[in-house]
Amino acid sequence: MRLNHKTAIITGASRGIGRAIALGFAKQGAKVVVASNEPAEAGSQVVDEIQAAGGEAIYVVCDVSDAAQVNAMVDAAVARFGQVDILVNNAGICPFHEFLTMPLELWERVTDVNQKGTFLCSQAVAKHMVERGIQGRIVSTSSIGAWVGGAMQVHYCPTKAAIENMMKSMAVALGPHGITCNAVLPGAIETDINREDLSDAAKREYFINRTPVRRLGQPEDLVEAYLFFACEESYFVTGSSLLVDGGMFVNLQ
Ligand SMILES: NC(=O)C1=CN([C@@H]2O[C@H](COP(=O)(O)OP(=O)(O)OC[C@H]3O[C@@H](n4cnc5c(N)ncnc54)[C@H](OP(=O)(O)O)[C@@H]3O)[C@@H](O)[C@H]2O)C=CC1
Ligand SMILES: C[C@H](O)[C@@H]1OC(=O)[C@H](O)[C@@H]1O
Repeated sequence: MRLNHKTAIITGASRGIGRAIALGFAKQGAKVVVASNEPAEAGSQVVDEIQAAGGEAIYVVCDVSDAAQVNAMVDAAVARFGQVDILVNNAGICPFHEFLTMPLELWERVTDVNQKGTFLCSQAVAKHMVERGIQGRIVSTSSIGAWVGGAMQVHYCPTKAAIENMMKSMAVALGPHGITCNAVLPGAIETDINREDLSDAAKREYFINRTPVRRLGQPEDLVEAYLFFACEESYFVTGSSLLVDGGMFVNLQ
């Protein structure tokens, strides 16, 4: 199996894309730390699924925007599994909001969770990897939104662009330690983050018609991209971005 004996922390893994990554990594032999802001009883359902399939996993409550909780998450992973080999920065929020009336508090919260959270988790795990000489993998969830805009996403898209670029700068900083840093850019994937938005039939139809493969993405459609960046064999790939959008970005006409 491609991730045998590896320990992976996956943030935002209680549902959606993170849950699919956690299940996919466990299927490939990884020991998985499922982390999210959910209270334990809600978030640990993914752990139950992994254990029911014969895998190893723990659940950690962690608000990625809180440095103390992030450090405690890494400590919990090391205490349970001995070390951390892979970090997937997946936690993110996108409360759609009109720009002209967007409260500063909302802009700050989205930036704290998405951008600061990626920084805090990456720095904490990278310190651990460097101290232990672990030639690890850091994979972050950016977005098609890093390359395009959304009228209701003026707070959100810049955080996704920042995450994509953060991986490039981290790739430079951590390359000498054998740690690779890469970004996955999902297109429109059906999850809780956009369930309300995509309940608008016209919006849903627009997304589907703009996607050459003629369907919205599912979380499972992304797992292979994360597995590629997380495995040992991709050691020469770092600072890269992989768009996984069914062709949506390139479809102008
Ligand atoms: N769905 C899509 O079309 C796309 C999504 N993305 C990105 O994919 C990632 C996953 O989103 P998706 O699965 O779609 O959405 P979901 O809303 O289904 O999942 C988001 C996950 O992030 C967790 N989360 C939210 N805030 C925090 C926090 N402060 N600390 C820790 N965990 C947190 C949520 O758990 P909880 O709320 O309990 O904390 C949940 O597990 C996000 O980064 C998003 O920006 C990128 C492109 C497209
Ligand atoms: C939340 C959006 O529906 C989704 O998230 C992204 O990152 C993409 O921009 C999609 O629009």
